[in-house]
Amino acid sequence: MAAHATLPFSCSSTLQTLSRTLSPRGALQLRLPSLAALPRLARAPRPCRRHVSASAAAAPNGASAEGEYDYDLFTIGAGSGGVRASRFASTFYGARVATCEMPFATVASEVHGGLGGTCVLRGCVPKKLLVYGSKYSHEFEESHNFGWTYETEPKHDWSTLIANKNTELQRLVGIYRNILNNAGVTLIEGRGKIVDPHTVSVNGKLYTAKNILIGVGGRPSMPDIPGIEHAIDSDAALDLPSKPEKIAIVGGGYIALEFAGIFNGLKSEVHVFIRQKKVLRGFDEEVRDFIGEQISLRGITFHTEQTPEAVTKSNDGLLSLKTNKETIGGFSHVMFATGRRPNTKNLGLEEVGVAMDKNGAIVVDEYSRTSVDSIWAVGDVTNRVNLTPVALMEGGAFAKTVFGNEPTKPDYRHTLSFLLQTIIDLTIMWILIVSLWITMFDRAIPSAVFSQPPIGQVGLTEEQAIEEYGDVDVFVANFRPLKATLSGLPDRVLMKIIVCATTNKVVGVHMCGDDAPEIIQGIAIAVKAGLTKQDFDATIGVHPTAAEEFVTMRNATRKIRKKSADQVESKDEVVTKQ
Ligand SMILES: Cc1cc2nc3c(=O)[nH]c(=O)nc-3n(C[C@H](O)[C@H](O)[C@H](O)COP(=O)(O)OP(=O)(O)OC[C@H]3O[C@@H](n4cnc5c(N)ncnc54)[C@H](O)[C@@H]3O)c2cc1C
Repeated sequence: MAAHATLPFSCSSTLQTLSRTLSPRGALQLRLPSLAALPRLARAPRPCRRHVSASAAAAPNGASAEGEYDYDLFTIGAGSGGVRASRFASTFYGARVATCEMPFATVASEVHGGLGGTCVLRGCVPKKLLVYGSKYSHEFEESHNFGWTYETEPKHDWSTLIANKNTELQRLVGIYRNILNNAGVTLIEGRGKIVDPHTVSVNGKLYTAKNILIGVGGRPSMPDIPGIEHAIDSDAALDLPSKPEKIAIVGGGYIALEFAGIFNGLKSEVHVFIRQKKVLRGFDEEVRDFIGEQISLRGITFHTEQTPEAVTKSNDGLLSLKTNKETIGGFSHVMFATGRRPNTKNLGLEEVGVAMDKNGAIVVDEYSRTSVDSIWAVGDVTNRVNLTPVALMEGGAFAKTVFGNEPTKPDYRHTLSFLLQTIIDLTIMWILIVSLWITMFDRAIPSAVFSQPPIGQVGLTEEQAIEEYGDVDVFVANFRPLKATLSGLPDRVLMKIIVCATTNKVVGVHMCGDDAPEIIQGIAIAVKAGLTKQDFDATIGVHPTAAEEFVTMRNATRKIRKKSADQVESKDEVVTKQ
């Protein structure tokens, strides 16, 4: 009997959920607009409608009359943000839209192209498929004490996983083609370059548009150290011809941890090199400690406070990584997951006067308009919050603003009130205050790390909550899940609720353990709705689940009183969940 065919494993999330997957807070850096861009925030842009008079059309985007352009909108890049904006502009607002995108290539090259963009082809989706594939080994281990035996050790075939993953990606490219087609968006295959504020060139042919939207995303960035040509990035790691025997992963962010989990699950020897003492900078400190321990227990070796200095290749083809502290050899692969940079090179931006920051990200105002009135930008290329759902939200808000006669800012938090909108219009000073406020609340965006075990979180970390509110109650449950009592594995679950002591509102929720990303999506609704701890307490749990702990944590583990200068600390017992 083929063991893998009959085991009751519960990797049950469907692909439909993939497009909604969220990534971690490490990426949650909402940049304030540059000072130069600030005065533009004081006014809502005037919408650009299809059927407007020549004089009205001239105002917002430098257009003179409607019929002068081939299109109302030309979108460069058909990734998450670009497709959303193009589809909404065409379907909901009747705009004439064209988009250009490069053909999909699975082979690593400078920019790989493909309808659907990074999330679909080189990010969320393929990564999560590999996470699913790699999780089985842990589940095989868990199954023994539940009565399962196998005649031989289960074996994994890397090429089957990669081939099936690629077939699925091709299917998704087809789905994106249909989406654009059904929306009446003209798809032009090729690399786009801006020629002037209303003209894009693709394969040497010129297309004019009243508005140009840049949604070109980003790509992995690796440090310029000797031997870097021997290393791979996340794009290549998703498409290796064979599974790494021993891999060094440089980086402590979410992409590094997710790939570490994938290769560890597939039984590669995994070493992770991080610059700091802990992984996942910017996450809740308790979560950082917990995930570090749990991952180490699964056999991943961490090398902390190490900066890579060189990669060398020996005659036998094996690689060594030299850091400021040590040199370790014998790697079949060295992977860098050391950040991403916007795809703004050779796009004609400098020539046309689109302002960029020092990292090459396009500077936009709150409506996603660049320093050139007819040119807009959404998604990772603006380096605001680099997540798929955020790019989608920005694309939708752009379409509504420009074609829907309804100036709409992407809502990075839960309640930017109409009152504040009015205040924004009053003075630049207020704009600064509101911008800072938005920065604080960007944490209402839920996110996940698909490490093994995974993390889900929404709202503030404990440290941020203390900084912001002073008086904070923290509820922590750190327990052995029911499954582990039989499996015998050292798996634990961490769940944490952070409450503002003055309002009793839940301002942050964190979880590390099985299904955390799935669970946190529901909790995020409660946090966004501004529910209190009493609301959580008044909710009946679903039993027996780990998630019910979120509604049964009654006693605060810590009561922090910075504001009242009266700090009381109490510790909850660590419980074994039954
Ligand atoms: C490994 C990895 C894992 C990730 N996991 C998650 C996750 O779990 N959850 C999550 O929310 N986010 C995740 N992300 C981030 C997510 O993929 C991005 O935030 C999202 O794809 C950004 O969308 P976008 O529209 O800005 O750009 P993209 O999706 O990158 O689309 C840009 C498109 O523009 C095209 N393009 C570039 N230049 C040109 C040009 N000159 N002409 C024509 N076309 C061009 C590109 O080919 C690309 O298709 C992950 C990213 C990576 C790398």
